[in-house]
Amino acid sequence: MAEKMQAIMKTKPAYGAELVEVDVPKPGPGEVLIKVLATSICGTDLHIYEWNEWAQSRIKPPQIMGHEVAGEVVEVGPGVEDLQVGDYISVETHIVCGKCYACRHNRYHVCQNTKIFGVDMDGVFAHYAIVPAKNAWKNPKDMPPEYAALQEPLGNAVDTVLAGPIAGRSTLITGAGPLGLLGIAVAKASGAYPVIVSEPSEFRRKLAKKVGADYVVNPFEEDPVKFVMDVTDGAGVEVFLEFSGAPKALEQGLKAVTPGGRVSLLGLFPREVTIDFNNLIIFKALEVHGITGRHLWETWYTVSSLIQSGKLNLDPIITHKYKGFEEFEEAFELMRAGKTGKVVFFPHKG
Ligand SMILES: NC(=O)c1ccc[n+]([C@@H]2O[C@H](COP(=O)([O-])OP(=O)(O)OC[C@H]3O[C@@H](n4cnc5c(N)ncnc54)[C@H](O)[C@@H]3O)[C@@H](O)[C@H]2O)c1
Ligand SMILES: C[C@@H](O)[C@H](N)C(=O)O
Ligand SMILES: [Zn+2]
Ligand SMILES: [Zn+2]
Repeated sequence: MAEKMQAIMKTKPAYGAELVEVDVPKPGPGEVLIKVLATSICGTDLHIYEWNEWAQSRIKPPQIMGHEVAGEVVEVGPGVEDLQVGDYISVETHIVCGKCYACRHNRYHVCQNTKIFGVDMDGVFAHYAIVPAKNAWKNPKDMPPEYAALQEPLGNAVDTVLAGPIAGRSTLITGAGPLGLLGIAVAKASGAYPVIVSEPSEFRRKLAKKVGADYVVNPFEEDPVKFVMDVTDGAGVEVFLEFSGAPKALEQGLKAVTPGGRVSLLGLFPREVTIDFNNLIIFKALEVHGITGRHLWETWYTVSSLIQSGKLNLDPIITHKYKGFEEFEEAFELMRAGKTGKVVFFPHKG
């Protein structure tokens, strides 16, 4: 096996990243080394690349970026019993303590001591990567690596869409970024109808249609609340799924959802949000869910099965594929400009 590898590394506490050559790491106790077959860019990677306030407070350069991955185990560290060389895995990024109050109630997704793979330690934008064995998820051999790498963000989308009944329910999705697009795919595969998507970017509205949205609306040009009321004969939607992190979208969605309906919130707002709780939530008797991470490990079973069912329309979401990492700066800039769905790297060119 090679002794040296390429990696996209956050080398300095400043904008950007560098493609560097480093030693292929050795797995320690409880770890495995994987050959990275496919790895995709997450919005969190963009924040690290941009070196925003959150990244400055959390990331300690030098560090290899990336956390959405499919890879093959090529070396097993001491004490690892459940994985073997040749296993085909993806990674749950939330490394939980197993000991806190939340973990002891099987609420691992809200473990208060969570460390994030690729955020709090080296990640997977590299030819090879170290993975904590307890966070590995074994994939069926025939799952395409680009789908397998998407399972982690798909888990966010699955927990949002499937937080309540969805089959046959009218649904509003606000935001058709990579996460919202995955949400549309999950909602359609699960039988939601009609799926209405509010998204200001024309490029992303077109992607939303390709993924299967029944209606799209530009909230900067048309009132999405009126649009929803027109489509639903004045009833409002049964389900409102927030994937944008835009305060205005939250308010519009709460107005567009029918009294007694369901609201699941994944988008993270840039600041505190003011909402008319009395009229938009309490008197409407809404069921409101905050969504974070993935349920361990139930969500992974659901995601894997949905992919294997063949019903998830993922291909239109993967808009950019790169062999190798040489063009990583172009990839990051395109994604920053909102000109992509998911961007996937295949590090090994052969
Ligand atoms: N809770 C969690 O565990 C978790 C996990 C991953 C991501 N997130 C959050 O989910 C959100 C979506 O992630 P992403 O990577 O797709 O982000 P993104 O920024 O790429 O997508 C957001 C989309 O919302 C659109 N938008 C902006 N204003 C809007 C408005 N007023 N109405 C409708 N749409 C609007 C944007 O054009 C964009 O396409 C982000 O806020 C992200 O931080 C949360
Ligand atoms: C790591 C972060 O970007 C990831 N999407 C999560 O679920 O938390
Ligand atoms: Zn992520
Ligand atoms: Zn815990």
